Amino acid sequence: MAPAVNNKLTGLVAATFTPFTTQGEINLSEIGPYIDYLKEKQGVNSIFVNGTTGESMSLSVAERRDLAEEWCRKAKGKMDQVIVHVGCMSLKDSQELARHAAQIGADGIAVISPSFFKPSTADALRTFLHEVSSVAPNLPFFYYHIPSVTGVNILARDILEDVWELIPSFKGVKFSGSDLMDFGQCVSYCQTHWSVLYGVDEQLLAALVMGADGAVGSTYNYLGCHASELMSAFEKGNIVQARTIQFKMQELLSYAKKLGFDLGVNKQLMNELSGLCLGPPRLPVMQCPMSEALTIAKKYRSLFTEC
Ligand SMILES: CC(=O)N[C@H](C=O)[C@@H](O)[C@H](O)[C@H](O)CO
Ligand SMILES: CC(=O)C(=O)O
Repeated sequence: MAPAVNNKLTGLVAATFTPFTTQGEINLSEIGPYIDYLKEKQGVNSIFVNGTTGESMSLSVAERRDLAEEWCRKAKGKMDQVIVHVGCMSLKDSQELARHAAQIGADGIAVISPSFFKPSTADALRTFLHEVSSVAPNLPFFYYHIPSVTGVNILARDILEDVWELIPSFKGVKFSGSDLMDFGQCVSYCQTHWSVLYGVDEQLLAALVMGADGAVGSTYNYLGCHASELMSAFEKGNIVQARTIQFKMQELLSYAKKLGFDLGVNKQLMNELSGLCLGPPRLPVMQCPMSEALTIAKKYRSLFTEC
């Protein structure tokens, strides 16, 4: 992998699904083909592994280590950057995974807020993040903000206050919230070498207008090349074209949401569209019936042509 120093993360980042066997064990053998698919078919050059889409909170620490290692190994020479999400409910587990990420040559780590015992103040969360980062001080560090999932409604901007003093390796925020005021405040506060990455795929264009450096999301697994077109249309000032693509993404997701879009559906849709064998999700996420994924895949094919 390219050296992470001064290597600002921009553009599109796919948040990967975790491949499981039909028996529900992690399936490392599918990672190589998955990376090739993302690169060759979707034009995606960076990945965010063991995150929400990767069902990290349903995995054991040992499984997360094995997965992270395989993602890094197979991405070598193919992906620009591999960001490993290491957040856990337990500080000790997060630190173990952060140390491990440094050993295996990850390009960066991201940490989500604990969500069983929730931090009650920005300072509590900042201290937790600091404690994780301090065991891997040379690894670019990203705060992963996803209040709809964690239930932690602390403004991301409050986490950033003088954060370089607390976390010298701080490199940015993965912002998966829809509060565009908080997002804008993060962008305007951020240093130029940091990355502010947006994570609500259905409103990416709004975040680009607000100054996002890139995007991390689950739908870029199968909408990667279209989202790249959206981003380049935006960069060229062609807002009408960017909007047309965004509206199609919205149409697909609103259709899917009416049918009960969740991680199980999302994963089955990816299986159907990519031909990869990523298996079922792990409980408590339920496997979606094939017919539902097929209905959504049909909608996808009616909206998007192959790249
Ligand atoms: C809650 C959740 O999983 N958010 C993802 C990223 O953070 C997104 O990529 C969504 O899956 C996507 O925007 C579809 O709603
Ligand atoms: C969507 C995203 O960024 C994640 O799966 O963590």
